[in-house]
Amino acid sequence: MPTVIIAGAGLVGALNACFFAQRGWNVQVYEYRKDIRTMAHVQGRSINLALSQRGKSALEAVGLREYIVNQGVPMYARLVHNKDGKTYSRQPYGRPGEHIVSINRRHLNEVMITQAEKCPNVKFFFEHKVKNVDVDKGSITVQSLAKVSRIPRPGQSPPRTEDTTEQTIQGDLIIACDGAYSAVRRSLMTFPRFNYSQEYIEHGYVELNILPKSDEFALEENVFHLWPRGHFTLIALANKDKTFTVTIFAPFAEFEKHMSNTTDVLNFFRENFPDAYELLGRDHIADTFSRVKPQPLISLKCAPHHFGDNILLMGDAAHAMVPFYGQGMNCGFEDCLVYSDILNQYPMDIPRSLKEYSRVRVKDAHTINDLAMYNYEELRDLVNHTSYKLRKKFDMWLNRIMPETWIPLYSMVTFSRIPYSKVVENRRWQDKIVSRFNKIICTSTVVGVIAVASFAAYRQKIPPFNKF
Ligand SMILES: NC(=O)C1=CN([C@@H]2O[C@H](COP(=O)(O)OP(=O)(O)OC[C@H]3O[C@@H](n4cnc5c(N)ncnc54)[C@H](OP(=O)(O)O)[C@@H]3O)[C@@H](O)[C@H]2O)C=CC1
Ligand SMILES: Nc1ccccc1C(=O)C[C@H](N)C(=O)O
Repeated sequence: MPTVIIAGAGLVGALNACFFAQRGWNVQVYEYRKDIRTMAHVQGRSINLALSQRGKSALEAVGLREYIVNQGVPMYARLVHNKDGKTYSRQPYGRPGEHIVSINRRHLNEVMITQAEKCPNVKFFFEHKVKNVDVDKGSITVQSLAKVSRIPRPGQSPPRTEDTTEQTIQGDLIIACDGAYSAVRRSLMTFPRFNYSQEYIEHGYVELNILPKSDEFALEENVFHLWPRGHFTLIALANKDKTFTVTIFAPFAEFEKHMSNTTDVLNFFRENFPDAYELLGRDHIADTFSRVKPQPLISLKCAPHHFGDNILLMGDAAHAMVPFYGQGMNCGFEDCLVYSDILNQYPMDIPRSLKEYSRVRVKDAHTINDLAMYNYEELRDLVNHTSYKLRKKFDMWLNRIMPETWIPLYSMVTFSRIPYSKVVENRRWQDKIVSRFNKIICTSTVVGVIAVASFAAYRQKIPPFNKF
């Protein structure tokens, strides 16, 4: 059986291990961190995950869908909190029953690692850092970090070299799932005709928590809570333990201007999110902002996603995106499914399968990257606009009449597996129809008004009957 080397045991690396385990391949996974199942506290990002159709389909293929979905909290709508702290509006995500699922990242990651490890042909090497890749030899260099327990973040010093040992590893296939700051991708930057772009957006985020109230959820649990305030926004997603993870997204300039000392940050929360302020509590807000700095958000694209005859990038290593569509994990999971299907088509031809993967997947990855950026505008501002609400209602209405033909943008992205690039094509023709429809309505209104006005003027000139 062939051997696949996977860099990174995060969400996408661990799921890929499950896929290849099922195929009976020899699987070796090299992960920078310690085994998260043995860690008391996991450092790093923890913006809530929202599992939707693409992610569910991939989990289904490795037999984990039902178990994972049952561990999450379903969310059927956005609940938009107004600035008065008392009134809300509800925007359902799709047709009745359609929902996304709030999932704990750590638990999901642990379950997938355990599932993959059930197969004797799978081996995880924790505390092993992938340093680089050699395209000509089709090998990677891995450094064992035996004595290093802390992961250096950008700007921190690397581990002492005397603590480490290096080895070169060969495989039939190498898949880089080592996240947004992928070492594999970095070592491919000089590869001819490799395109790469990245952008740190102007906005950052800080995470807080709402605790249960008398052992119950302090807010309605089956919705995505949203406090859109124009150029910044607050969200809250429920966790199974009845807490909520709350995240504020705002421009770094806003954090500096209004949230850099305790008095300011408390005033800011009290004024903009009065109901959330009460539930978070002033001590928790003050404490969090005194300890935590706003974290940056990166968006990156590259093409192709494969190199030479046996190297592939997947998940954040290929297409880290801003979190606003809740599609980062779903897209990464779908990557595994798409490649698995392609490998079924070309089981004996890895080089061909890689080319085919780049051919179909790069455009989809670029598209969801852009859509994720667009959804930020929706979450912080557009949801309050009448034109947005009318369009949403119109889309839902047409979807009820023509469920197969007219699928709203959000539903295509979230509740279907229509390729992301096709989603945007569909949305374009829908926009054309809506704009023609608007023109017809405007023209008919203008013609109607002119006709009524002319008739009224004409009536005034004609003497009434009884005058004859
Ligand atoms: N909501 C959340 O909290 C998070 C969500 N996600 C979502 O999950 C999706 C898929 O994530 P995925 O692509 O798996 O990326 P991840 O960042 O989840 O996983 C990458 C893994 O590889 C590790 N790693 C990084 N560099 C190396 C290296 N040189 N050698 C070995 N291991 C390394 C990372 O450790 P380290 O983390 O220390 O760099 C991490 O454990 C993302 O698109 C994102 O949307 C991902 C992370 C957090
Ligand atoms: N998980 C997230 C994390 C951060 C920001 C947004 C999300 C979402 O899931 C947004 C949801 N899909 C929405 O459009 O309402």
